[in-house]
Amino acid sequence: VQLKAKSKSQLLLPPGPRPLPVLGNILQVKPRELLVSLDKFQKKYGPIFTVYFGSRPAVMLCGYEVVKEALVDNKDVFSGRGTMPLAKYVLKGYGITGSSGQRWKIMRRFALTTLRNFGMGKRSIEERIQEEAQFLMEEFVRTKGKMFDPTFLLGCAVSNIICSIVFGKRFSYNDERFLSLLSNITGGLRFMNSGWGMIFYYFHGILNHIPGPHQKGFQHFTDLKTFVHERVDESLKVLNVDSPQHFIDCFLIKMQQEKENPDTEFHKENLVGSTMNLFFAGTETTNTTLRYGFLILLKHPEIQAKIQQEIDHVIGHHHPSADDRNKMPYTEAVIHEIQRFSDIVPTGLPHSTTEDILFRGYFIPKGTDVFPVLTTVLQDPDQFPCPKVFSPERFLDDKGAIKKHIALMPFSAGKRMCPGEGLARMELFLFLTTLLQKFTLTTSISTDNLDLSAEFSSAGHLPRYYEMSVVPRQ
Ligand code: HEM
Repeated sequence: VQLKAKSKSQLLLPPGPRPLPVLGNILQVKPRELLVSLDKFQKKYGPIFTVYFGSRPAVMLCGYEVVKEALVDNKDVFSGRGTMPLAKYVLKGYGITGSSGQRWKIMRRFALTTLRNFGMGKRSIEERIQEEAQFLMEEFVRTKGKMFDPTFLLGCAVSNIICSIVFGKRFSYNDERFLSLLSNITGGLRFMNSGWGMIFYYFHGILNHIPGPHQKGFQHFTDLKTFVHERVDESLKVLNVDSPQHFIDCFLIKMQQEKENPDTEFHKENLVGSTMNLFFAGTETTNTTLRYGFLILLKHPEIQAKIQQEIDHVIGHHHPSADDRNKMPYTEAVIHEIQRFSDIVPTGLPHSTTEDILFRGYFIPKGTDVFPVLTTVLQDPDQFPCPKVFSPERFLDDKGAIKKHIALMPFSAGKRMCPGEGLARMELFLFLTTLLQKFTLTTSISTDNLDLSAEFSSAGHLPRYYEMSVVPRQ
C-alpha cells in the first residue's frame, strides 16, 4: 500500500510492551524466555505486536492468517532480510541468508538452479542420499543393540549430503576435519540458542567490540569459514570448466565468466557466504527434525509399526526411492506431522520490509524487522485442532490419501521460503524409510516417561536428550 507522506506521522507501529531507552524490552522479553514472552504478548496484544531488541523495533506476526497475509499476499514488501548479527559480522552480509535486494536475488536464484541441476528432485541427489542411508545403516548395525544417542550419526549422514553437493565429496564418520566441522556447526547453533546468543542479538552493536562468551560463539563460524576457504582453494586448483563437480565449481565458473564485470555479485565473498549458508542451514535443521522424529516414534510405537507395514507393502526389500513417496501416504503424513510438531524454527528468521506499508491498520516503515513467528502457525488451533497432539491423520483424507494443508509452513512461505525444502524432504523420507525397513527403534524408558516437549530454547526447538537402540527386523 502506497502511503501519502502526510498520513505517515499519524500512523503507528503495532502495539507492544513499553520499551526502555537503549535496553528496549529486555526486561519483558528475557533472553532465556523468548518464546514464553512472545506467547504472553500474543495473548495481550493480539496477532501483531512490536517488541524492541535494544533500540530496534521488531514486528511479530502470529497465526496463519496474519503470516500468510504478510509473506504471501504482500510477498515483495516482506522479502527483505532482517537483522542477523552473525551473518553481518562473520559473512559481512554476503551470501544468501543474510543479504537483501539484488545480491540476494542473484545468489538465491543461482543456488536454486545449481542445486536443481545437481539433482534436487533428480536421480543423482537421490542416489547420494540412498548411498549415505546405507552407510548410516551400517553404523546402526555396529551399535549391536546397545543404547546410543543418535545425534552424532544422524549429523554425519545429513552433513555428508550437503558436503557432496557443495564440495563433491563425503567424509568418513571418523575423519578429523569432518568432525571438527560438525562440532563447529553444533557449537555455533548452541551459541545462537543460548541466553548469551539472545543478549548478543539485543546488543550486538556494542558487544561486537568487547570480549565475552560471544567471541567464542563467533569462533565456530570463523572456523567454518576457514574450512570453506580451504575447499574453495582446493577446487580452484583442479577446476575443469567443462565438467563442474559441485556447487563451488559451478560458482567458480560463473566467476570466470563474469570477471570483466566490475559490478558482478559472483566473487569469492559471495561464494564463501553462500556455501556457508547452505552448509549451516542444510545440516542442523534436517538432523534435528530426524532426531525429533525418532523420539516421537519411540513414544508412539504403533505409528512406527504402521510405517513399517507401509514400507513392507510398498517397498518390500528394495532400496527405498523418491518414487515410493507418492505411494506411501501414511509415511508422508507422519513426516508432515513430525515437521509440524517439532516446529524447529519457532520464531522463523527475521524479515525486513522493502518499503513502507500499511498492514492491518498499522504503519510499518521500510527497513523494519518483521518476524513470521512460525510456531504460532504450526500450532495455530484454528488450523490444527488440538495442536499439542501428535496426529498424522490430520494430513490424511477419508480414503487415506495425503491431504495438503495450507498452514503447514515449517519452511516458511513467500519469497524467502527455504530453498532447501525439496532436498530436506527427500532426505527425511529416504533416511526414515531405509532405517525403518531394517530396524525397529526401541528404548528402555517407558513410553509414558518420554518427554516430547522441546528443550529450553530461544531461536530453535531441540528435542530433549535421549538414547535409543535398534533391533534388526526379520
Ligand atoms: C527440515 C529441514 C529444514 C527446515 C525446517 C528449514 C527451514 C527454513 C526456514 C524456516 C527458513 C527461513 C525462511 C524465511 O526467511 O522466512 C529457511 C531458510 C533457508 N534455508 Fe532451510 N530448512 C531446512 C533445510 C534446508 C536445507 C537442506 C538447505 C540447503 C540446501 C536449506 C537452506 C536454506 C537457506 C539458504 C535459507 C535462506 C533463504 C533466503 O534467505 O532466501 N534449508 N529454512
